[in-house]
Amino acid sequence: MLSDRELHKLAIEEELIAPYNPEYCEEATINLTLDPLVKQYSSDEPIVLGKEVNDDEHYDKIDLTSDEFSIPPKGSVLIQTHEFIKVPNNMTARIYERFGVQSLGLMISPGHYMNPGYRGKISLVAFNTNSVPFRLVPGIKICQMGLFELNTDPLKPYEKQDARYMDSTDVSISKLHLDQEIQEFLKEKGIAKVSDEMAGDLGKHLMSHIKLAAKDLAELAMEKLDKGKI
Ligand SMILES: O=c1ccn([C@H]2C[C@H](O)[C@@H](COP(=O)(O)OP(=O)(O)OP(=O)(O)O)O2)c(=O)[nH]1
Repeated sequence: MLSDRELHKLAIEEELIAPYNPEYCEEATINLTLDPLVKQYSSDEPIVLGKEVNDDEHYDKIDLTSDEFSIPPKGSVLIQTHEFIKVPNNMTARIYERFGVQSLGLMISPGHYMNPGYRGKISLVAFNTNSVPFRLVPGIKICQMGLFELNTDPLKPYEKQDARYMDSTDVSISKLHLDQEIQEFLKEKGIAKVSDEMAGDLGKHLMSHIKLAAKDLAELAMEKLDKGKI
């Protein structure tokens, strides 16, 4: 994990973070602040894993600089950091909660992993674990970021993948439906979206996809074994 010394150097020389306030860099993390833009799931439609969601139909946008907004008890919203981050290709970043925020009952989705080479603001789920409303105030230091250097350079940094969240400045909503296997299913069925009725079929398709992939790999391994390559 990088120390404040290295984080500070990266911030100054490699534009790791913008805007950068050196006072927010401490020991081994940099504190990140709450952006005024928040998104709340406002549709009555039940969520189905793999089904597309979009800003217009499913989310309300809230601007904390003009709207007074509290997360309802046991409710959650999507938030983002005000800072734009550029994770170097040979590093990964992790977001940590701040005890001062967490102990008030606001859980910032823990265990975050920023792909090597990711650029953008960081979107997070904020969950109010309390039984009273939780008022959000923009600019508050909401979480902290640590950086880790990889042992070797990655074969495929984020920009070489589909990089669907790259350069995000808007709060990111799920783009899970873009997963290749789900897109293949849609193409096969000749439909544009997974519907509630289609969820069962999607599940069957994905399970058989897993079995086939495992069989292909096993055959490949056998072939290599025969040729003495293993
Ligand atoms: O809480 C998070 C987690 C990730 N990201 C950004 C940084 C990360 O590099 C990118 C992709 O994250 P992840 O790999 O977890 O998402 P995915 O759903 O697997 O998308 P992809 O297939 O693009 O990797 O989204 C966030 O903004 N917030």
